[in-house]
Amino acid sequence: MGDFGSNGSSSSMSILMYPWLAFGHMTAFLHLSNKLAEKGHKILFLLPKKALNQVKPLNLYPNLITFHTISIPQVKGLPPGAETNSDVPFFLTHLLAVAMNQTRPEVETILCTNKPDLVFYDSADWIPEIAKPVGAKTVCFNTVSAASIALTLVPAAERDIIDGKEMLAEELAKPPLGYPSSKVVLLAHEAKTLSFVWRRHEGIGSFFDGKVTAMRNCDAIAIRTCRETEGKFCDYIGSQYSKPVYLTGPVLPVDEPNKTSLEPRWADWLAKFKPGSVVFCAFGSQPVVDKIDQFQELCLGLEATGLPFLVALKPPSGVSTVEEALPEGFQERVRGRGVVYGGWVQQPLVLDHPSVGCFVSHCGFGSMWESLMSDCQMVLVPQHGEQILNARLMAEEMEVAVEVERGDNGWFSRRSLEDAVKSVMSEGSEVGENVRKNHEKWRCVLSDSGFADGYISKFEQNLIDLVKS
Ligand SMILES: C[C@@H]1O[C@@H](OC[C@H]2O[C@@H](Oc3cc4c(O)cc(O)cc4[o+]c3-c3ccc(O)c(O)c3)[C@H](O)[C@@H](O)[C@@H]2O)[C@H](O)[C@H](O)[C@H]1O
Ligand SMILES: O=c1ccn([C@@H]2O[C@H](COP(=O)(O)OP(=O)(O)O[C@H]3OC[C@@H](O)[C@H](O)[C@H]3O)[C@@H](O)[C@H]2O)c(=O)[nH]1
Repeated sequence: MGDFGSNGSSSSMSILMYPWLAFGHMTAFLHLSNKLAEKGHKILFLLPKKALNQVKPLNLYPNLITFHTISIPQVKGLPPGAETNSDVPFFLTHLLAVAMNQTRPEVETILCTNKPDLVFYDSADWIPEIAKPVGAKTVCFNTVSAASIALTLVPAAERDIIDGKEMLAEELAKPPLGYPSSKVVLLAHEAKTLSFVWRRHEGIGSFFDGKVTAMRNCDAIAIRTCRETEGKFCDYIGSQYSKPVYLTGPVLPVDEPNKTSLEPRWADWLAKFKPGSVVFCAFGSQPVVDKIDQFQELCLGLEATGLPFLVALKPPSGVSTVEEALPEGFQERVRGRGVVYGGWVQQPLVLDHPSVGCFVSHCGFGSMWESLMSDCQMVLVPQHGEQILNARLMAEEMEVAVEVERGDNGWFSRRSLEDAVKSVMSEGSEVGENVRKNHEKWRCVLSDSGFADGYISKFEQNLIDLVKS
């Protein structure tokens, strides 16, 4: 099998990874790279320059995982210097996809020079066209839930779009024929967040076209999930594409004896509070809460719980710092028990801190796995289609979390957030006890020493067979 140089093992594979330019995706690809490097495989990881410093500390095998930075071209309409989804407002994401497409010549050169056995990608749907000539097999590795792919990104979900005409919410909410769940679905007002899936953009077509092409043309589809939580969705995707679907399992870093520790400023601050009493709130790596009013409802809802809280959120649209967006008098009222921080915190380590007892999450798929592995109570405030589906999976199917209630306009109130947090944190709450019990059962299954390893070993074997085929 191929090799980037020589790592001395004849059965080791050389793998090139090129994830979508978003931290949630890059992090998931890197966790998987660590698992494969642990088995002796060599990885060349492509990423934008700006992402390197943030992602580098997660590399547990620097001798086997090499980063290669890619220049992300400036595309008209994108903020100057934008390289990742964190730099781009949600409604401009398609332009970042255009920029990623323009990296094709550079990636082609890297492929020709390195001739890997395998290429992993998710968004760059042209990878199979440039990988085949160098003899590499391709794996479309999906870091989002199988449910969200099954609902919108399978051939049966194709829609006849009349150019320029937006689909009605009722139309968007209809699951494709054969979709295997009646619980993991969207209400009409929630389905409006899916309109981007079929909307056409000049030069790149629609999100749907890109994802279906990516999954049609690869040699195998892979998903960061497990049969125990999403088996029926994986089977449906496999039948829609008539090709193997490999599952990696949760792919989370295990506790390393010398892993980095939580920044002292947070460790010290959290240590002031009783075990299990602090509410931690984070909404992933991308700008999420767009509206200043919703940002303020969130702050006021946490204030109203009376509990200590740590919020790590990007500022909403229209302001450049979180401080500017805080409600009047908020900082004075919560001083000593509540912090709203606009930067990056080490989420897995915060969740692991003994004082933290509740996680208010947007339910990105990475956060979903991290929260399932933690012993925190979970309150879900999903913002977009995929996160709403993940939330349904957690709240309705697995019954491990409580989702915040929203009005018909899709907005949540400070009261609904306060109620949701209290329902899981108040002693003697029936809802709280039920989700705690179910969460504990799932945590035991997922954190069993053989569980994740079993998935990775099977996944590795799938890859070896694919390369040999
Ligand atoms: C092209 C522009 O993309 C839009 O970006 C949205 C975000 O997409 C995330 O990925 C998915 C989202 C959803 C979803 O919201 C609902 C669904 O039913 C399915 C998905 O699937 C995916 C997805 C699936 C498979 C895969 O391999 C992926 O890489 C993604 C993504 O995580 C996030 O980074 C994007 O910001 C944007 O709204 C814009 O308007 C579109 O034009
Ligand atoms: O302050 C922060 C914020 C986020 N994070 C980490 O960043 C990652 C965020 O990933 P999530 O998947 O939860 O959320 P994102 O919104 O960033 O990701 C997006 O792309 C990847 C998909 O799987 C998600 O479903 C989608 O929402 C998590 O691993 C989280 O631990 C931090 O470590 N600190």
